[in-house]
Order: sequence, then structure tokens, then C-alpha cells
Amino acid sequence: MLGTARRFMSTRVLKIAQGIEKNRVNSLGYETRKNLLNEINAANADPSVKAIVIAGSDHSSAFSAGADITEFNASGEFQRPSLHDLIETLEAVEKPTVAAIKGVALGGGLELALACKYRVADPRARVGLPEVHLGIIPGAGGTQRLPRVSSVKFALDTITSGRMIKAKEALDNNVLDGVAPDGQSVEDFASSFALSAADNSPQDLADRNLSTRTVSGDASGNDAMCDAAKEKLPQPHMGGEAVHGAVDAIKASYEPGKSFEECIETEMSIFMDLLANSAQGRARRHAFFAERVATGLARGAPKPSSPLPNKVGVIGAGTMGAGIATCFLRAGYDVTLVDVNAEGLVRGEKIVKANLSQDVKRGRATQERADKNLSMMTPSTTLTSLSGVDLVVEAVFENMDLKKKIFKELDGIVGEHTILCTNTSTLDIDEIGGVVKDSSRTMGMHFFSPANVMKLVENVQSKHTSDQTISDVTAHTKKIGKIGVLVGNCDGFVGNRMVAPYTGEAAFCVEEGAGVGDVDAAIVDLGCAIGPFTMGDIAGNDIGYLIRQEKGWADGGAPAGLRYTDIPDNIVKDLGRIGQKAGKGWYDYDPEIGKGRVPMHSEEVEKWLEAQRGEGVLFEDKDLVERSLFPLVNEGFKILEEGICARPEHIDIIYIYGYGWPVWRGGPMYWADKEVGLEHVLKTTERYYEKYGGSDWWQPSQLLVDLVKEGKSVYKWADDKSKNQSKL
Ligand SMILES: C[C@H](O)CC(=O)SCCNC(=O)CCNC(=O)[C@H](O)C(C)(C)COP(=O)(O)OP(=O)(O)OC[C@H]1O[C@@H](n2cnc3c(N)ncnc32)[C@H](O)[C@@H]1OP(=O)(O)O
Repeated sequence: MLGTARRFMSTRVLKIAQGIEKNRVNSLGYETRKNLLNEINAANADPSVKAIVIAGSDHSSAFSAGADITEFNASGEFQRPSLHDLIETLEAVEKPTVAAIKGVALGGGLELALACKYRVADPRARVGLPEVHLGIIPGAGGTQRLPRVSSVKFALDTITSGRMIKAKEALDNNVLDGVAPDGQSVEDFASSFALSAADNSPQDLADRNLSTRTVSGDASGNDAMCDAAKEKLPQPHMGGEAVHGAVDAIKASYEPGKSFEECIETEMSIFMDLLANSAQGRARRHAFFAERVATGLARGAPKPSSPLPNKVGVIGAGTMGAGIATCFLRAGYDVTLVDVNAEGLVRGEKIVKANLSQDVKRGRATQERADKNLSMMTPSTTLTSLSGVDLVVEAVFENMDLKKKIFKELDGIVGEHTILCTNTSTLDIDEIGGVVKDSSRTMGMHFFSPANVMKLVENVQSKHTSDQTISDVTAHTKKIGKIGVLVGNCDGFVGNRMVAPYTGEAAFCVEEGAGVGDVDAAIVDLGCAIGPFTMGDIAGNDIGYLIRQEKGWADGGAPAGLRYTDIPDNIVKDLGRIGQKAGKGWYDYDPEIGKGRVPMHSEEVEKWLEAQRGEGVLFEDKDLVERSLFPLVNEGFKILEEGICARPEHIDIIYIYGYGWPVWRGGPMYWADKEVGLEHVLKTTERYYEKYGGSDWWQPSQLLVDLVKEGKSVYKWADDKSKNQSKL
């Protein structure tokens, strides 16, 4: 449907994607471009129209989220009119043109606005060029017009970070020409702005066309600035292809003797090259959509309660409980923090206070806001204080009996609508939730540590959990700004279950002769934030040892036939190297260096390993990667096969947000499916299974076997399966 053209005196307001309700963010897909182009031409040709305002549609809170990412394909072909056609037409209009920005103007949305002669915005609006997050650069003039209206420095900062810029900052840097006063609609403000601009001389208006402008500031320092920016950015092969491309495009904007058209051509060729050839870009775009799939509600799921209630109880005021309480307070919830131990409660309150002050120090909150959030916390030493809450997150230590006792007690205290969640990472939530009268309102919310920092929450559905509980917990997770991924109940849920074979196999590599640092380096070279041994030191090597003791495997108890290495047990038992918290683990740590968190090679560990295994064999990096990560991926296939999570995207997002997997490799399932190839994963897994029979993690998943046989991608498998699915 054509966008509507509303008359406002002699200003015409053209609304992007008006009437195309399915386009929730006014992205600039083919239909939208075609309609807007027609409307611009019509308004331009109409002598009664003195000025044109471009605004967002009535159905969306956004101005525009930019190009329609679903239209991106390797050929780089876009159905005409392209965004370039639209922008050229808009820029050539001789009448005053004003972008009226509300919500967000991102990517192509901001580029469209930059082609207007003026830009004004609602005070709460945000603008930005986030294309690098999608593995491309702004491709519709953004790298050329932004440095011209603001400065090379500002363009470098905002385009390479892809960050959102608040209206005030955009105004201060000449990206905007005005901000509507509070209480006035941005469209009305833009219309008045446009009418007064209509009094300007034709020359003044023509001068607004950015192509005629020179880059502001002292151009002589620009090269040095661009080179310095490149130094700080990730290397192209480590996820930095797009940001380096962006700097190259910005460099073109001030090249002496280069016409504006030539600059645009340079931008276009870098954009097209990245779009067509960058595997990093394809992975990043996969991650963009995967995040929305993994955090959204399943088709047919009930709507979350509205309004979403906001009284929360957090039980356990340790670091985890206090971190969880911080998250809810930040989002404006009313939080009762309970710890039966009065001293523990005071400690917990202090942690919450420190977390909120940290937000102020880092510029994430004002002091006023942090004070207000803190005032919403009620500390208590009794569970009865939770009688009026709508949601409880229990975060006491990992003990089944204790958790069941708490849930039973809560049953007699809280209201009938209250949702009860446990933050366990290891215990069976069917069993915990099973003790209350209505266990359909029980669920797991597995926060990652530190909870006030880490974005990921695994929302764990038990066999009792109702669809309404899932919808409400999903909404709460979103409201507190977390990435909540729905998973099923099993040992380790998704993330930790996949980590077990990964760290387990890494230990075997070390037993065979690989260096601890070599294994970690191979994983870090792949782009992951840390390797398995650094991860062990952070989590605490004693935790794994305790779990293996509970299973009866440690200290010589491993059943016959089970492939078992006691190196991870002995490093705790013999050397007391329990990890970062003790200043020694697989690595040494110096409290004076990086707050005691920088892993350094340990002579002691090396000698100790040599004494046990002799010289051992040498490993290629590729082998270390495959030995560590293929068991992880194989476990991922088993998780999908068992229905523990609905789609491979869920696993990808869990790993990107919870385990430092590089977004430019799209997640472990994407890496296996699209980069490595499932056939190679299967063949290697089969080979190691034959060699190392006796550990479950090399036994190939049946799903993997079937997919290779059918030559089918795991994403296609999930599409086919999801057709008749309700929850997981
Ligand atoms: C040539 C140009 O230079 C190239 C470009 O412009 S590339 C595009 C640059 N723009 C971006 O990267 C912005 C991407 N979008 C966003 O950051 C966020 O969606 C947003 C801030 C606009 C809105 O966030 P939020 O309100 O949380 O809604 P969100 O769930 O993310 O998006 C709503 C829906 O719009 C879709 N969507 C968002 N931006 C889109 C886009 N640019 N193209 C296509 N679909 C888009 C989402 O996939 C989602 O679809 P779904 O409902 O089917 O899951």
C-alpha cells in the first residue's frame, strides 16, 4: 500500500512504510522504497507543496531501522529503485526537505535522513550507523555524508563502533539541526522547521546539499587519526573485516581531488565486496536473526501478562543473588532481597550498592537513577516478606534439599499467581518445582556469573512449566535487558552440558602432550574470548573435581571402560591449584597484574605435567581445535535431537552471549554447519570415536549422522521440524 501523504499547511509529510504494518521498524525494503520514491516525486512536482517532511509511519515507534537485511544476498543485487536511487532523488529535491526522526534512525534510515537538507529529532530519538555489526559498512552514503556534516573523528568513532547516538550528542555534532521541545510532536516541529526553511534563498538550500561541502576540521591530521583507529580495531582476520573497510571508506571522504561521486563509488565497492565475499558478515547477519529467533516466543505461545507485574523476590544474598537483584532493580522492579543470615544480607546489600555505583561510574546510569533504583530494594531475613511478590528467583547455594525446602515454604506464603524460579545451574528443576501445589508456575532461570554483567539467562522449562509461565518469564528476562533463551531440563542444561566434553577432551590433549597454553591459544586464535583452561581457572577447578567426586569418578573411582583422565583432579588434589580465586590454577596469577586475572605460564604446572606424561606428542592447532570443539558441537546435535532446545540458533546465541564465542563466527552450530561442514565434523568424530571409544562425547549424534546422509543443513532441519511445534 502507498504511504500516506498528509498536508500540513504547505508542507507535505511523507511517512516511511505507512500502511505496511508487517514492517514493524520501517526498514527500507523494495515496497517501501518504491512507495517513498513515488511520493517524493509527486510532492516535488506539486507546486502547492513548499517543503517536504520525511517521517516514520504511524504503526512504528521507529523512523527507520535502515535497509531491509532480509534482502541481502551474495550477488549484492537489489531490486530497483535501490536505496541509492531513493537517496539521489531525495537529495536532488530543491525544496526544503526535513527528516523528522522519532525512535531510531539506523543504517540506511540515517543515510536517508542525511540526504535531507535538514534533520530534526524527538529528544529521546537515537541515530547511528550500526552496519559493521552486520559485517558490512554503510553503503548508501553514510561513510561520506557523516564525516562531511560532523567530522572525520566523529564518523570514525560512531561508524566503527556502530553505537547508537543520543539526540543531544547528534545535535552537538551537527548530525541534527534541531531537537523538538518536550511535548511537541517531532512531525509538527519538523513541519514548522521546513516552512521557515522555505523562506531561505535557493542558493542557501542548494548549499545544504552535502555533496558540495568539504570535510570540516583540519584535514592534515585525518590520515593519522584513521591509522590510529585501525591500530585499535580487531585485525581483519579476527572479526575486523567490516571495521577496516569502514575506515578505508571514511579515508576516501577527504582524499584530495576526489569528487563526491567518486567517494560514493569507493564506499559502494567496499560495501559490495563485504556483502558478497565476507564470511564474517554472513555469520554476523545470521547472529542478528538468530538472536531474535532464540529470544522470541514460539509460534502460538500465549501473550505475556499485561501489564507485566513488577514485584520480585530474590532469595540468597550472595554474589549471584545480589547480582540478580541488581538486574531487576535497574529495570525499575520492586525487589525484596531475602537472606536468612543477617550478616549475609548486609553483605548482599553492599554488593547491590556497589554494582549500582559502578553503573554511575561507567556512565550507564545517573546518580539520581541509581539512588532511585536502590530505594526500591527491601532487605529481609524472612521468607514471609515475599507474600506480595509476583516472581521469585531463588539463588541459594546448590543443594537440592535446601532448594526443595525453600520452594515448599514459599508455597504457603506467595499468592496463587506468583511464578517461582530457581537459579540452579546443576540441579534437576523437575524435582525442585515438583514440591509445590501448582508446579506449572515453576521454572529455572539460569543466570551467568557475574549476573549483573553477563547478558545470558537460560530459561529452563521443566516438565511442569505452563506456556503462560514461559511467556511471562521470557518477558521479564527481556525487560531486565537480558538475552533469555528457552531450554529444556537436563544435566548442565545447554551451555554447561556442551562445555563438559569440550573441557574434558582438552584435558586429554594435555595428557597426551599438548601444552595448556597451546590448547587455549588455538581456541583464542579461532576468535573465542578464552580457552578451556582459562575458563576452568575462572570457574574454579575445585568445582569440577567436586562434581566428579559426587559422581564417584574421582580418586580412582571411574568405572571400568570409562575413558578418564585424572589430571584435572590431581591439579586440585596434588597442587591445590583451584584457579584464579587462589592465584594459581592451570596458570599462575599475580595480584599486581590485571587485578590477579591475567593467566601466565606456570613452570610448576609444566614440570608437573611432564613428570606424569613424559614428552608426549605434538599437536597442530587445527587438531587442537577439532579435538576440543567437535565434542562440544556433537553434544549440541544430541541436545537438538532430544528436544532440549528448539533450534540451533538457541545454541548459537547461548554461546555468543554466555561463553565468549565470536559473533563473527555465528555460533558453534553455525560454525560446524556453514564453515567447517557437517560431513567433516562427522567423519572426524567417527574417527576419534573409533580411536577413543569409551567416552560418550565421541559417539556421533544420530541427528548429525542423518543430516549428513540427507545432505541437509541443521537450520533447514529445524525449519521443517518447527512447523508443528508449540513450545520447545
Ligand atoms: C545500505 C545500508 O547502509 C545498509 C543498512 O542499512 S543495514 C541495516 C542497518 N540497521 C541495523 O542494523 C538495525 C537493525 N535493527 C535493530 O537494531 C533493532 O531491530 C531495532 C533497534 C531497530 C529495533 O529493536 P527492537 O524494538 O528490539 O525490535 P527487534 O525485535 O530487534 O526487531 C523487530 C523486527 O524487525 C526486524 N528487523 C529489525 N531491523 C531490521 C532490518 N534492518 N531489516 C529487516 N528486518 C529488521 C527484526 O528481525 C524483527 O523481526 P521479527 O519480529 O520477525 O523477529
